[in-house]
Parts: sequence; structure tokens; C-alpha cells
Amino acid sequence: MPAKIIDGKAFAATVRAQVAEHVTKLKDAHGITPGLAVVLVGEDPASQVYVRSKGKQTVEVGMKSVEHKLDAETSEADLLKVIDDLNNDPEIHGILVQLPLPKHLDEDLVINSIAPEKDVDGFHISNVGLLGTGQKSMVPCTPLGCLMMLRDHHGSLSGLDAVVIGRSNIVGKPMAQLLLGDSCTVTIAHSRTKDLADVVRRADIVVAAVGRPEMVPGDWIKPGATVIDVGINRLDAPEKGDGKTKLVGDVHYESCAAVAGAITPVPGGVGPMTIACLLANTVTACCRANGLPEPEGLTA
Ligand SMILES: Nc1nc(=O)c2c([nH]1)NC[C@@H]1CN(c3ccc(C(=O)N[C@@H](CCC(=O)O)C(=O)O)cc3)C=[N+]21
Ligand SMILES: [Mg+2]
Repeated sequence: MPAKIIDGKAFAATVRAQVAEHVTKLKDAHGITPGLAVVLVGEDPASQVYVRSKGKQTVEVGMKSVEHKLDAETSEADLLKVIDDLNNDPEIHGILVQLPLPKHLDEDLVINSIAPEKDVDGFHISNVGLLGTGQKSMVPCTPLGCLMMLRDHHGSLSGLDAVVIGRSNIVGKPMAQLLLGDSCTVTIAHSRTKDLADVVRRADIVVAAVGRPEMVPGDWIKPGATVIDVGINRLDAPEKGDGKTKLVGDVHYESCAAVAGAITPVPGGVGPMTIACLLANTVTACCRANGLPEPEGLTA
């Protein structure tokens, strides 16, 4: 039986609708508009496209969107000043500094200068520690989106074998924490893992987040397993015409879809859920800042 395709694009639309509903409530009952600030340093074209689509979706759900575009040579002190102003701005509930930053900036220092309660990426060391100890935190958007899709598909994740391929602070490690929180048996695999194929073959849930195009073949997948593909890799696609490109994930879609029970496509899987969860985190942060009840089902 071919895999069920988990439609992240459609799922993200339902998450945004829930966010929009909560935003309306905050405005009508309390006169509060959640605000999200995105800080982009440098002119990377891919980042600019991505930041624009975040800004557009932020406005569509009724929130305030602020963009700070700083040039590539911005000093660390100037960037920290922008962040400090946003930390102290009562109309801003969420702050995202687009990564990666230009080399001369200390990424850890910059991220840890964001007020933890406004850190809608969930990358601040306080949020990492809170998540790791099962306390209320801001949860990184990509793993949160993956968790929502997994819970929706499986109901309970309790007791399932999960293998996360990739150990980044942005996806792999927080994903493992969330799966552990839902009582999975979790393995984090990476480029040095011995017998990766055999490790992956045990998994009921495979989350691929390595950034290597199509590296997971179908014969690594246990029949019926759920495959969550976090990779977004742009490759040349001469077969589509001169200079054309295509997006592929970290799993080889055709062969994995033939054995998996369910799979997320690229594009239209994890990517749209990441942005939807950014909006969800911003509403959550706004509610916490104002001592109001949080939206249900939009946090871990
Ligand atoms: N502080 C920070 N937080 C981030 O969350 C963050 C970041 N920096 N830097 C860059 C990456 C990248 N990222 C994406 C999110 C959604 C799509 C997305 O929606 N992709 C569409 C396809 C878009 C296309 O066609 O290119 C999809 O998968 O269907 C892509 C990429 C968030 N990032
Ligand atoms: Mg890494």
C-alpha cells in the first residue's frame, strides 16, 4: 500500500486559522495585537524571500509584523542594540533573528541576547534548558511542526521507536527532546553513526534533518513507518529546462513513499508548518506576556 501523504501545506493552513481566531479574541476582548519582529542581516536572496513570506503570513493572521533589514557589515554592537530595543518594546511579543548570520557575528551571543520570553525560535539557552527538563518554554518551530503532524497521524506516540537523523541545535536535538516528551524511544543518529541503515530500519518514526539531498533511500525504511522529511535542498533541474531548479528533501521520496506508512513531501511538508508554528509561538508569547490563557493545541 502506498504511503499516506501528510499534507503540511493544508495542516499549516489549519494552524494559521487557529492562530487568526486567537488573535481576533485578543484584539476584541483585550485590545492586544500580537507583534512579531524579524531581523535579517545581509542580502542573501533566499533569506529575503523567506522573510517576505513570513511577514505576509504574519499580517494575514492579524498580527503586527516588523522587519529590520541590516546590511551585511553591521557590527555586533549595532545588532545587539536593535535586539535590546525590541526586547523593551511592549508591542513586540516575538523576535526572530534570521540564521545563519554573517561570519563576523557571534551567533550564540546574539541569540542569547534575545529576551527568552520573546524568543519565538526557541533557540535561547534558557528555552533549550526548559525544554530539556520538561518545563514550559518556547519550542523551536520546525520540530514543533513535525510533532504536530506526528501526533495528528498517530494519536499517541508512546512507546514508538523514533530515529532522528541530524544533531543540530535547530532541529535534531529539540526534535529528540519533544519525541522523548511524548514517550518515544529516541535515537539521534548523525554523520558518524555506525550502520546508519540498520539504525533507521528499526524506526517507527524517521525524522531526516541532515541537509543532504535524498540521502535516505527506501530500503532503510521499515514497512509502514512514518517519514518526516525536514530537508529543503535546491538542486539544478536541467530536465525542467535551462537554469531551472527543484526542491528535494533529505529522503529519496519515491522509494521511501513506496514502503512508508506516511510521509511528508518537499515542498509542502515541514516547511509551511515551520512558518505556521512561528505564528503560533508569537501568539503563545503574547498570551504569556499578558497573563492570558494560551491557545490550546498550538504548543508542545
Ligand atoms: N532564526 C531562524 N529561524 C528559522 O526558522 C529559519 C532561519 N532562521 N533561517 C532559515 C531557515 C529556513 N526556514 C524555512 C522555513 C519554511 C520554508 C518553507 O516554507 N518552504 C516551502 C518551499 C519554499 C520554496 O519554494 O522555496 C516548502 O517546504 O514547502 C523554508 C525554509 C526557516 N528558517
Ligand atoms: Mg549543525
